[in-house]
Amino acid sequence: SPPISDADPFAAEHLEHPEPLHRRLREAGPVVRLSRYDVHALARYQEVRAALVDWQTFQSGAGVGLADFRHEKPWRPPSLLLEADPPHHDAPRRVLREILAPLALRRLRETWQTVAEEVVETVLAEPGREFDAFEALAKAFPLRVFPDAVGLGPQGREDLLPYGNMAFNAFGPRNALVEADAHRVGDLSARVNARCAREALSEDGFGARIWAAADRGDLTHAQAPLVVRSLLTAGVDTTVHGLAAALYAFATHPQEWQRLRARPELARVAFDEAVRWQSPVQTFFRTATTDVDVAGTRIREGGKILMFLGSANRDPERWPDPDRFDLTRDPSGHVGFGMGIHQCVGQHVARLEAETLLTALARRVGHLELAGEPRRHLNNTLRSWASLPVRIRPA
Ligand code: HEM
Ligand SMILES: CC(C)Cc1ccc(C(=O)O)cc1
Repeated sequence: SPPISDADPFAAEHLEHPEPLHRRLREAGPVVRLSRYDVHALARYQEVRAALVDWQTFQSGAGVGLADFRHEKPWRPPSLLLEADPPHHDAPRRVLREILAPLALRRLRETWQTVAEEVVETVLAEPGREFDAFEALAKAFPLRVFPDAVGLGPQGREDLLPYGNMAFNAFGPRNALVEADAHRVGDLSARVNARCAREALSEDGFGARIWAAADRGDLTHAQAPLVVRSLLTAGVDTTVHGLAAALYAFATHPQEWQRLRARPELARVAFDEAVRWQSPVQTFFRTATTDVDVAGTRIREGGKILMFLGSANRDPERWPDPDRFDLTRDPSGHVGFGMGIHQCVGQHVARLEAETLLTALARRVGHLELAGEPRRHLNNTLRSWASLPVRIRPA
């Protein structure tokens, strides 16, 4: 087989089945040069974690995709969080951290629990109790609760998943996945940007709270719509495919489903174990701010490193029996939400969505199993799904 340095991690075969490439990368060394893209790959837990927490050496301001914002025009105005470094990163981060903090989310729990029970009732009524868990649960539930929580109007919610899909493809190379959406970048972006305007948002959602932060001077009014855009970009596809990952995990591990039914309070740790095991966000980049030596390899100033979160989350050096989905494991320390100053600021929103949906399911569904071959959706960054046929039996 061709040398590992020729590998294209964004090729369909690797997006479909990434584990073999991850294993080869981990075994090739702590740092592996990928000549096709002239980047250095980090696929072991130790190096990925170290790079994520060293924001001074490995910056985000030049973009967290393959494109280097210092040499090429970004496809959209850069994110004020994701694609920013301290000090510019600080204020937008502080505003979102407060709005998305666990205590701030308490007011949503009851509503989300009610909606979760409704979607579970719906699938229990399916004839033969066979249905596509991706469409009916993983996609339907976040799209019911998250746009309302942000404060979006009822129109145009169908744009959110395609927009996020486009944004996550854009972190990779300009391949067929990116080309497929090139015709509609402008149109989709215009519609999503319009939803970030103050007058487009309800009085009581996350969006309104971002605008209120600008009124207080914690942000400028020019920054507010971009911070709302961050929620719409990062907050939909990630949770949809994260919930799909959890449902796939339980449908293929019946013993773990029985463990959850016996102890519904395991729902939160089960979600983190699913995020570790499947890593909905598989990869992204950083840019070296100086010549740096990583485990014996020289990375030049301006060089891009490609971090394989999915591989780090299955590194046998860090995780015993890494390929097993195991509710008795402590998944804390996984890099599925990143690590360090850019660690996912929406992780508590994602966990609350997962906790409400999984506990509603665990109460009413005695058995959950695959009813056909799951189909993957290919994306340059996301471990994503197209369909997840399941069969359930009531509790
Ligand atoms: C399973 C669901 C999710 C996963 C796997 C996930 C994953 C991640 C990861 C890996 C990062 C770090 C990026 C980096 O270091 O460059 C991140 C950052 C971020 N996430 Fe999430 N995320 C999820 C859900 C959400 C949700 C629901 C929201 C919004 C409500 C959100 C908003 C953000 C934002 C704004 C950032 C940038 C933070 C910063 O740069 O300071 N994410 N996410
Ligand atoms: C894993 C990350 C790349 C997810 C993500 C995407 C977009 C934004 C934004 O701020 O637009 C933030 C985080």
